[in-house]
Amino acid sequence: MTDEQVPTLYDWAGGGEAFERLTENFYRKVLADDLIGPLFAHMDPAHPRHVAMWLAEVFGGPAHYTSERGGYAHMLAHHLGKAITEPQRRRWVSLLVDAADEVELPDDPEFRAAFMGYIEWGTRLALANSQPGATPPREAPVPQWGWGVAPPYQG
Ligand code: HEM
Repeated sequence: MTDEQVPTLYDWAGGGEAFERLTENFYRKVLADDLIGPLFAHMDPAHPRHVAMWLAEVFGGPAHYTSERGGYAHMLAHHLGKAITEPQRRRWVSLLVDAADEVELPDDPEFRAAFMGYIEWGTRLALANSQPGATPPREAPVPQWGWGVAPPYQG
């Protein structure tokens, strides 16, 4: 397969509509959850759609989160100071996997490995950036996640 023939994770998942189904299902679970529900008690009703836009952009879809929603800086601002704990992060991940299964995102090993790779990475960064005194970069591009294996971290 040449590079031009490799579908994006966004296309493989089923496009924007698939991410909207995912986040609608996910945030219904989140709001009913005793451990992380309270963090989201005052969220904007459009929050699920905004996170779907973010995920679509990360996985190779249109850059609407950047053009319409303030991109990385806006996402980051929502996590600063939230002091997310590891049990809360793990619950977020578990509920997202449950939602991915319920809305029938593709379940082939390659897609799920790539999808979960981003979710692990993103939730660990969200936790770190949410701690009191954290000083993450305030500006950065929205990450672009693909099928490949991530290279080792070099600080
Ligand atoms: C891959 C991991 C994650 C992604 C991609 C993500 C994405 C986002 C985005 C895009 C927003 C802003 C939405 C907007 O534009 O309105 C947001 C807000 C938020 N996120 Fe995350 N997030 C992640 C992990 C987490 C985790 C692990 C937690 C906590 C357990 C969390 C808690 C929140 C909260 C509380 C808000 C603000 C909700 C409100 O409007 O009140 N996030 N997230």
